[in-house]
Amino acid sequence: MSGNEKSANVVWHNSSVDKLDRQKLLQQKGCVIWITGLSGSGKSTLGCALSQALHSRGKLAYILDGDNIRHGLNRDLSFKAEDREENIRRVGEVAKLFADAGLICIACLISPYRKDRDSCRALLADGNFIEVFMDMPLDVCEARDPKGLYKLARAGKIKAFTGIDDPYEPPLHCEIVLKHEEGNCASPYEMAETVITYLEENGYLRA
Ligand SMILES: Nc1ncnc2c1ncn2[C@@H]1O[C@H](COP(=O)(O)OS(=O)(=O)O)[C@@H](OP(=O)(O)O)[C@H]1O
Ligand SMILES: Nc1ncnc2c1ncn2[C@@H]1O[C@H](COP(=O)(O)OP(=O)(O)O)[C@@H](O)[C@H]1O
Repeated sequence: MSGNEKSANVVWHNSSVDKLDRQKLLQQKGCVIWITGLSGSGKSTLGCALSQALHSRGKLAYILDGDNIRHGLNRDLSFKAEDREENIRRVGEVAKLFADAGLICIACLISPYRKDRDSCRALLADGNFIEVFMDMPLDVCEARDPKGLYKLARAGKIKAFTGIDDPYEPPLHCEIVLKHEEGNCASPYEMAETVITYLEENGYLRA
Protein backbone atom coordinates (compact mmCIF):
# COMPACT_ATOMS: atom_id res chain seq x y z
CA MET A 1 0.00 0.00 0.00
CA SER A 2 1.20 3.52 -0.73
CA GLY A 3 2.35 5.66 2.20
CA ASN A 4 0.33 8.53 0.76
CA GLU A 5 -3.03 8.59 2.53
CA LYS A 6 -4.75 10.09 -0.54
CA SER A 7 -4.12 6.81 -2.34
CA ALA A 8 -5.03 4.33 0.39
CA ASN A 9 -6.68 0.98 -0.41
CA VAL A 10 -4.78 0.60 -3.66
CA VAL A 11 -3.23 -2.80 -4.32
CA TRP A 12 -0.30 -3.37 -6.70
CA HIS A 13 -1.20 -5.46 -9.79
CA ASN A 14 1.51 -7.66 -11.27
CA SER A 15 1.82 -8.46 -14.97
CA SER A 16 2.81 -11.86 -16.40
CA VAL A 17 5.51 -10.18 -18.50
CA ASP A 18 8.10 -8.56 -16.26
CA LYS A 19 11.20 -6.40 -16.54
CA LEU A 20 13.49 -9.41 -17.04
CA ASP A 21 11.38 -10.58 -20.00
CA ARG A 22 11.52 -7.13 -21.57
CA GLN A 23 15.28 -6.88 -21.00
CA LYS A 24 15.75 -10.24 -22.71
CA LEU A 25 13.74 -9.01 -25.67
CA LEU A 26 15.77 -5.80 -25.89
CA GLN A 27 19.15 -7.34 -24.97
CA GLN A 28 19.93 -4.56 -22.50
CA LYS A 29 19.23 -3.61 -18.90
CA GLY A 30 16.75 -0.90 -17.99
CA CYS A 31 18.38 1.92 -16.06
CA VAL A 32 18.38 5.68 -15.57
CA ILE A 33 21.25 7.90 -16.63
CA TRP A 34 20.67 11.11 -14.68
CA ILE A 35 22.60 14.06 -16.15
CA THR A 36 22.81 17.00 -13.73
CA GLY A 37 24.52 20.38 -14.02
CA LEU A 38 24.11 24.09 -14.58
CA SER A 39 22.16 25.54 -17.46
CA GLY A 40 24.53 25.54 -20.45
CA SER A 41 26.76 22.80 -19.01
CA GLY A 42 25.93 20.49 -21.93
CA LYS A 43 23.30 18.15 -20.45
CA SER A 44 20.98 18.10 -23.46
CA THR A 45 23.89 17.91 -25.92
CA LEU A 46 25.33 14.90 -24.08
CA GLY A 47 21.87 13.34 -23.80
CA CYS A 48 21.40 13.56 -27.57
CA ALA A 49 24.92 12.28 -28.35
CA LEU A 50 24.40 9.38 -25.98
CA SER A 51 20.99 8.55 -27.39
CA GLN A 52 22.52 8.55 -30.90
CA ALA A 53 25.46 6.37 -29.85
CA LEU A 54 23.13 3.85 -28.17
CA HIS A 55 20.73 3.85 -31.11
CA SER A 56 23.57 3.07 -33.52
CA ARG A 57 24.47 0.08 -31.30
CA GLY A 58 20.88 -1.18 -31.49
CA LYS A 59 20.04 -0.13 -27.92
CA LEU A 60 16.75 1.50 -26.98
CA ALA A 61 17.04 4.79 -25.08
CA TYR A 62 14.68 7.67 -24.39
CA ILE A 63 15.48 11.21 -23.30
CA LEU A 64 13.56 13.07 -20.60
CA ASP A 65 14.76 16.66 -20.94
CA GLY A 66 13.75 19.23 -18.31
CA ASP A 67 13.03 21.91 -20.90
CA ASN A 68 10.77 19.54 -22.87
CA ILE A 69 8.95 18.04 -19.88
CA ARG A 70 8.18 21.57 -18.69
CA HIS A 71 6.23 22.01 -21.94
CA GLY A 72 3.80 19.25 -20.93
CA LEU A 73 3.70 17.08 -17.82
CA ASN A 74 5.38 19.74 -15.68
CA ARG A 75 4.01 22.88 -17.31
CA ASP A 76 2.35 23.80 -14.01
CA LEU A 77 5.69 24.08 -12.17
CA SER A 78 7.83 27.18 -11.62
CA PHE A 79 11.48 27.42 -10.55
CA LYS A 80 10.89 27.99 -6.84
CA ALA A 81 12.50 25.32 -4.67
CA GLU A 82 9.37 23.27 -3.96
CA ASP A 83 8.39 23.27 -7.65
CA ARG A 84 11.88 22.16 -8.67
CA GLU A 85 11.52 19.39 -6.09
CA GLU A 86 8.18 18.31 -7.57
CA ASN A 87 9.66 18.55 -11.08
CA ILE A 88 12.45 16.15 -10.12
CA ARG A 89 10.10 13.84 -8.20
CA ARG A 90 7.78 13.45 -11.21
CA VAL A 91 10.62 12.95 -13.68
CA GLY A 92 12.21 10.45 -11.28
CA GLU A 93 8.98 8.45 -11.23
CA VAL A 94 8.63 8.59 -15.02
CA ALA A 95 12.29 7.57 -15.42
CA LYS A 96 11.65 4.61 -13.11
CA LEU A 97 8.80 3.50 -15.39
CA PHE A 98 11.03 3.75 -18.47
CA ALA A 99 13.73 1.71 -16.72
CA ASP A 100 11.11 -0.87 -15.74
CA ALA A 101 10.09 -0.98 -19.41
CA GLY A 102 13.69 -2.07 -20.08
CA LEU A 103 14.84 1.19 -21.65
CA ILE A 104 17.94 3.21 -20.98
CA CYS A 105 16.31 6.40 -19.78
CA ILE A 106 18.43 9.54 -20.13
CA ALA A 107 17.20 12.34 -17.84
CA CYS A 108 18.72 15.78 -18.46
CA LEU A 109 17.73 18.22 -15.74
CA ILE A 110 19.55 20.86 -13.72
CA SER A 111 18.19 19.05 -10.61
CA PRO A 112 20.04 21.46 -8.31
CA TYR A 113 19.22 19.82 -4.99
CA ARG A 114 21.19 16.80 -3.82
CA LYS A 115 18.35 15.40 -1.74
CA ASP A 116 15.97 15.46 -4.73
CA ARG A 117 18.46 13.56 -6.89
CA ASP A 118 19.06 11.11 -4.04
CA SER A 119 15.29 10.53 -3.76
CA CYS A 120 15.23 9.56 -7.45
CA ARG A 121 18.20 7.26 -6.89
CA ALA A 122 16.30 5.59 -4.04
CA LEU A 123 13.45 4.69 -6.43
CA LEU A 124 15.73 2.38 -8.43
CA ALA A 125 17.43 -0.91 -7.59
CA ASP A 126 21.10 -0.60 -6.60
CA GLY A 127 23.25 0.36 -9.56
CA ASN A 128 20.39 1.29 -11.84
CA PHE A 129 20.65 5.04 -11.22
CA ILE A 130 23.75 6.36 -12.92
CA GLU A 131 24.39 9.98 -11.98
CA VAL A 132 26.48 11.99 -14.43
CA PHE A 133 27.73 15.38 -13.24
CA MET A 134 28.50 18.00 -15.89
CA ASP A 135 31.25 19.69 -13.87
CA MET A 136 31.51 22.86 -15.94
CA PRO A 137 32.51 26.21 -14.39
CA LEU A 138 29.80 28.86 -14.24
CA ASP A 139 31.86 31.22 -16.41
CA VAL A 140 32.01 28.61 -19.20
CA CYS A 141 28.24 28.03 -19.04
CA GLU A 142 27.60 31.73 -18.92
CA ALA A 143 29.86 32.43 -21.90
CA ARG A 144 27.96 29.80 -23.92
CA ASP A 145 24.52 31.15 -22.93
CA PRO A 146 22.79 29.71 -26.03
CA LYS A 147 19.34 30.93 -24.94
CA GLY A 148 20.45 34.28 -23.54
CA LEU A 149 19.11 33.33 -20.10
CA TYR A 150 22.26 34.18 -18.11
CA LYS A 151 22.21 37.62 -19.67
CA LEU A 152 18.60 38.09 -18.58
CA ALA A 153 19.40 36.71 -15.10
CA ARG A 154 22.37 39.12 -14.71
CA ALA A 155 20.08 41.96 -15.76
CA GLY A 156 17.61 40.90 -13.05
CA LYS A 157 15.00 39.99 -15.65
CA ILE A 158 14.91 36.32 -14.57
CA LYS A 159 14.83 35.72 -10.82
CA ALA A 160 16.15 32.64 -9.03
CA PHE A 161 18.35 31.54 -11.92
CA THR A 162 20.52 28.56 -10.99
CA GLY A 163 24.14 29.57 -10.42
CA ILE A 164 23.33 33.29 -10.34
CA ASP A 165 20.86 33.83 -7.49
CA ASP A 166 19.73 30.27 -6.87
CA PRO A 167 21.79 27.32 -5.57
CA TYR A 168 23.32 24.33 -7.29
CA GLU A 169 24.53 21.49 -5.05
CA PRO A 170 27.12 19.35 -6.86
CA PRO A 171 26.99 15.58 -6.32
CA LEU A 172 29.28 14.21 -3.61
CA HIS A 173 29.37 10.62 -4.86
CA CYS A 174 28.26 10.17 -8.42
CA GLU A 175 29.08 7.50 -10.96
CA ILE A 176 30.56 9.74 -13.66
CA VAL A 177 32.04 13.25 -13.55
CA LEU A 178 32.64 15.04 -16.86
CA LYS A 179 35.04 17.85 -16.13
CA HIS A 180 36.12 20.99 -17.89
CA GLU A 181 39.87 20.91 -17.24
CA GLU A 182 42.54 23.49 -17.97
CA GLY A 183 40.26 25.26 -20.40
CA ASN A 184 39.56 22.05 -22.29
CA CYS A 185 36.26 20.32 -22.69
CA ALA A 186 35.80 16.88 -24.22
CA SER A 187 33.53 16.80 -27.24
CA PRO A 188 29.94 15.58 -26.76
CA TYR A 189 30.92 12.48 -28.76
CA GLU A 190 33.82 11.72 -26.37
CA MET A 191 31.59 12.29 -23.35
CA ALA A 192 28.98 9.93 -24.77
CA GLU A 193 31.70 7.30 -25.27
CA THR A 194 32.73 7.68 -21.59
CA VAL A 195 29.15 6.90 -20.55
CA ILE A 196 28.89 4.02 -23.04
CA THR A 197 32.09 2.51 -21.64
CA TYR A 198 30.58 2.69 -18.15
CA LEU A 199 27.41 0.97 -19.39
CA GLU A 200 29.39 -1.73 -21.17
CA GLU A 201 31.67 -2.39 -18.19
CA ASN A 202 28.71 -2.65 -15.86
CA GLY A 203 26.68 -5.00 -18.04
CA TYR A 204 23.87 -2.62 -19.08
CA LEU A 205 24.26 -3.28 -22.78
CA ARG A 206 23.40 -6.96 -22.52
CA ALA A 207 20.41 -8.76 -20.98
N1 LIG B 1 15.23 30.29 -12.98
C1 LIG B 1 15.73 29.34 -13.77
N2 LIG B 1 16.76 28.56 -13.33
C2 LIG B 1 17.25 27.61 -14.13
N3 LIG B 1 16.80 27.34 -15.38
C3 LIG B 1 15.77 28.07 -15.85
C4 LIG B 1 15.21 29.11 -15.06
N4 LIG B 1 14.21 29.67 -15.80
C5 LIG B 1 14.15 29.03 -16.96
N5 LIG B 1 15.10 28.06 -17.01
C6 LIG B 1 15.21 27.13 -18.13
O1 LIG B 1 14.68 25.90 -17.64
C7 LIG B 1 15.59 24.83 -17.88
C8 LIG B 1 15.81 24.00 -16.61
O2 LIG B 1 14.72 23.18 -16.35
P1 LIG B 1 14.90 21.96 -15.36
O3 LIG B 1 13.56 21.30 -15.31
O4 LIG B 1 16.05 21.14 -15.79
O5 LIG B 1 15.23 22.68 -13.98
S1 LIG B 1 15.22 22.07 -12.51
O6 LIG B 1 15.84 20.73 -12.58
O7 LIG B 1 13.84 22.00 -12.04
O8 LIG B 1 16.00 23.00 -11.70
C9 LIG B 1 16.91 25.44 -18.25
O9 LIG B 1 17.35 24.63 -19.33
P2 LIG B 1 18.88 24.19 -19.52
O10 LIG B 1 19.58 25.43 -19.96
O11 LIG B 1 18.79 23.15 -20.60
O12 LIG B 1 19.40 23.63 -18.24
C10 LIG B 1 16.59 26.87 -18.65
O13 LIG B 1 16.51 26.95 -20.05
N1 LIG C 1 31.12 19.20 -24.91
C1 LIG C 1 30.86 20.42 -25.37
N2 LIG C 1 31.86 21.21 -25.82
C2 LIG C 1 31.60 22.44 -26.27
N3 LIG C 1 30.37 23.01 -26.32
C3 LIG C 1 29.34 22.28 -25.86
C4 LIG C 1 29.53 20.96 -25.36
N4 LIG C 1 28.36 20.47 -24.97
C5 LIG C 1 27.45 21.45 -25.22
N5 LIG C 1 28.05 22.53 -25.76
C6 LIG C 1 27.38 23.78 -26.14
O1 LIG C 1 26.99 24.41 -24.94
C7 LIG C 1 25.72 24.98 -25.08
C8 LIG C 1 24.78 24.44 -24.01
O2 LIG C 1 24.58 23.06 -24.23
P1 LIG C 1 23.24 22.37 -23.76
O3 LIG C 1 23.36 20.94 -24.09
O4 LIG C 1 22.05 23.09 -24.28
O5 LIG C 1 23.32 22.57 -22.17
P2 LIG C 1 22.24 22.34 -21.06
O6 LIG C 1 21.26 21.31 -21.56
O7 LIG C 1 23.01 21.86 -19.87
O8 LIG C 1 21.61 23.67 -20.83
C9 LIG C 1 25.25 24.68 -26.49
O9 LIG C 1 25.50 25.83 -27.29
C10 LIG C 1 26.12 23.53 -26.92
O10 LIG C 1 26.37 23.53 -28.30
